[in-house]
This record gives sequence, C-alpha cells and structure tokens, in this order.
Amino acid sequence: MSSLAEPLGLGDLPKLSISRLGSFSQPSARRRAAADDRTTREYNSSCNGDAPMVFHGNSHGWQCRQANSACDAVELRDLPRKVMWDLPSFVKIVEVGPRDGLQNEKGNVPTSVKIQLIHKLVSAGLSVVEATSFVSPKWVPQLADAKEVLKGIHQVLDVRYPVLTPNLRGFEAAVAAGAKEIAVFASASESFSKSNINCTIEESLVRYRGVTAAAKKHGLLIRGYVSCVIGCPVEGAIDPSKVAYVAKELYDMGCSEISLGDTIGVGTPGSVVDMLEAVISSVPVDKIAVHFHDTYGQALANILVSLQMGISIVDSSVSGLGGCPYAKGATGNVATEDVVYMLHGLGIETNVDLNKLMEAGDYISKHLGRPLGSRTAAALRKLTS
Ligand SMILES: CC(C)(COP(=O)([O-])OP(=O)([O-])OC[C@H]1O[C@@H](n2cnc3c(N)ncnc32)[C@H](O)[C@@H]1OP(=O)([O-])[O-])[C@@H](O)C(=O)NCCC(=O)NCCSC(=O)C[C@@](C)(O)CC(=O)[O-]
Repeated sequence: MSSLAEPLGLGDLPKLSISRLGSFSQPSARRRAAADDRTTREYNSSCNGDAPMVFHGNSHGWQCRQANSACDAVELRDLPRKVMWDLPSFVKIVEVGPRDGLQNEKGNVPTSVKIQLIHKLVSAGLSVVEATSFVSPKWVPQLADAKEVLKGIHQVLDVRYPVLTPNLRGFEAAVAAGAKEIAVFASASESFSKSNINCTIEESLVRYRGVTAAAKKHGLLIRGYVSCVIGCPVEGAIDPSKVAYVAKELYDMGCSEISLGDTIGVGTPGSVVDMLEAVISSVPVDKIAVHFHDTYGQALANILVSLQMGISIVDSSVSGLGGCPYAKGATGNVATEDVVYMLHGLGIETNVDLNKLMEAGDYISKHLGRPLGSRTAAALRKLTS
C-alpha cells in the first residue's frame, strides 16, 4: 500500500458490489422516468440472451438482475468506465475554513491564529483561501478583525485570498486592506436573505451591482455566492429555477465564479442533480463551484455527483469547521481533508498535500480545543498514533 495519507486506488478496493450503485435517493419523477428510459435502451442494445432479463439502473450504472453470468461479466467489466468516464482530471479546491469556518465560533479566535491558519493552508498547496469577511461586526463579531487578518497575511503570488463584502462599505474597507478578490453573497431564499443580510433578494442584487461595478473598476476578481440552493431553514425546499435566476444575475454582473451553497446541508445527489441541471442551463459549467455543508452526511456524495455533472471547483473547510450564524443547526462545510482524500482516490489532481493539510487541521482543532472534524484526518491520525 502507498503512504498512509494516500487513499486506496480503485484497484485496491474490494470488488465493487454493483448493488451499491443504488438510484439517487430522491430523484424527481422526471429524472426517474429518464433513467428508466435509459435502462430500457441499454437492455435492448447490450443484451441478446434468450432468458428474460430485468434491468435496474440509473443514468450512471445498471445491472441485469436475472442475467446469465456472461452478460453480468460484461456489465461488470464496463462499470468503472461507465461510472468514472466524465470526471475532471483536476479539481480546484476553494478553502473557506478561515471565513465560513471561523465566523461561527463562539469563542474568540486571536487574529494571529487566523493568520497562521491561512499560512498553513497555503503551504499545503491550496491556491484559493477565503480569508475573512468585511461585514458588520454587529452581525458577525467573530470576523471583526478582517482588516488586521488581511493585512497580516504574507500573500503568496498566484494564491487568491477572497473576502466577503456585503455592501460598498465592506468593499471599500476590503480594498483599503489590500483585497485583490471579493465575494458577494446572495440567496435563493427570500427568508434567508432577510435574516442573513437584512434585505430582499432583489435589494441584494441591486446592492451587489454597485459592489461588482466598483470591483471591476479596481480590476478585482469577484466571486458570487448563492446560498440555500437546496433548502432553507424557513421556506423548506427551494425551486432550482430560483437558484438559476440568482446565479445568472451574479454571473451577468461580473462574478467570475458562482459558488452554490447548500447552506443547511440538506441536499442529496438526487436534489443536487436537479439544481445543477437548472443552473448549468444559465451559467457556464466551468464557472460553477459547489459548496456543501455536511449536516446530513451527504456532502461527499453530492460532490461526486457534481463532478459527474462537469463541476471542477469545490469549496470546503479544513477540519470541517463552520456553520452559518443565520442558519440554525447547520454544521460545518465538508472537511477539506475528506474531499482531498476522495479526489486523490479517484485519480483527480488537486495540488494539495494531504499531510500538510492535516497539520493545518491539527493546528486549528487544537486551538479550538475540539476533536478533528475530518473523518480522514481522524482515521489517519489513529493509525499513526
Ligand atoms: C449586510 C449588513 C451589513 C446589513 O446590515 P444592516 O443592519 O441592515 O445595515 P446598516 O447599513 O443599517 O448597518 C448596520 C451597522 O453596521 C455597520 N455596517 C454596515 N455595513 C458594514 C460593513 N460592511 N462593515 C462594517 N460595518 C458595517 C453600519 O455602519 C451600522 O453601524 P452603526 O451605525 O449601527 O454603528 C449585515 O446584515 C451584515 O453584515 N450581514 C453579514 C452576515 C454574514 O456575514 N453572514 C454569514 C455569511 S455566510 C453566507 O452568507 C452563506 C455562504 C456564503 O457561506 C454560503 C453558504 O454557506 O451557503
């Protein structure tokens, strides 16, 4: 076996049980019908056996339940290609721990610890580390030291350090502190927009048009967030068309990357596929990032299905830090260590050194006085202790 911090390759895995390729957990009726249609087509084109066969599958895998062994073997041999063929070869990870993670901490995290954490994340190979937010300290006191954090970082060439700016006031403060990239954050849920930034979705878009125009004038890169892309703590399920609308508005005003946030972590691959399908019809797929909180343990599955849909930018948070102060019960983002472990196991490059990343996770977890929030890091540390 390779070094402990390297995931097992596909060849090392126990023989894949085809039944593990269960259908999406809650596919829409339309998607289920499409899958059935595909199943029928595969049955007709790939099986000529005399025995009656019943096929079961979805758009990424299928099996012949009553197949004779020859037919079964063909399906098995083709399986990795069918499941893996459209994955990207490189995924850009956007590390959001120092912002999304630390904005929710109850205790005070010293500015020097935040700066050290950012340095450690960059030395692990992360090329985008969201540093902080220039928001109202009355709303998010945890990030009241935004200026000191941004000024304190030794910025490395070719590394991006986006900061959140909710309005022109935040934008100006960010620029004064040396920001080269900002992020605006809208919501697909009216209720969440009001509780998070105290205005309606439309009001936020008007405000962000002003911020993005100013950013373009300064030659700054702009990231755009849409939150509550699957569900909202107040409104429940969110219609994918609402997400697509806000995403397109942000794209049209100049955001070069649109991050789709499952703020309360309720998505499953079934609902994520429907949401992404809607957004991809309005925004180029290479401009879309996914941002999953892991409240229901679905984040890695959601990332995998997003990759299969053509996404190659993934947000995550070292040691799974975080939550949102305005989304009660939401847990942290998916842990960066777990994302890196999965991606490397799929043969996807990230340029991230998992050992160094785990050191950053150890550092912040020790500081916060809590166990590692990454399953990968916890498992590997146990093996080596
Ligand atoms: C948008 C506002 C400012 C509106 O807040 P407001 O109260 O409606 O605005 P206001 O203009 O009346 O200002 C209130 C006070 O804040 C000050 N103020 C106003 N703006 C700033 C600023 N930029 N920097 C510093 N101070 C500011 C302003 O000067 C005033 O101070 P006072 O006169 O009372 O002393 C507020 O609601 C806010 O800051 N909200 C941010 C909340 C936040 O950061 N939430 C977490 C973000 S996470 C997220 O959105 C989801 C995401 C991105 O992670 C993706 C996902 O997970 O799905």
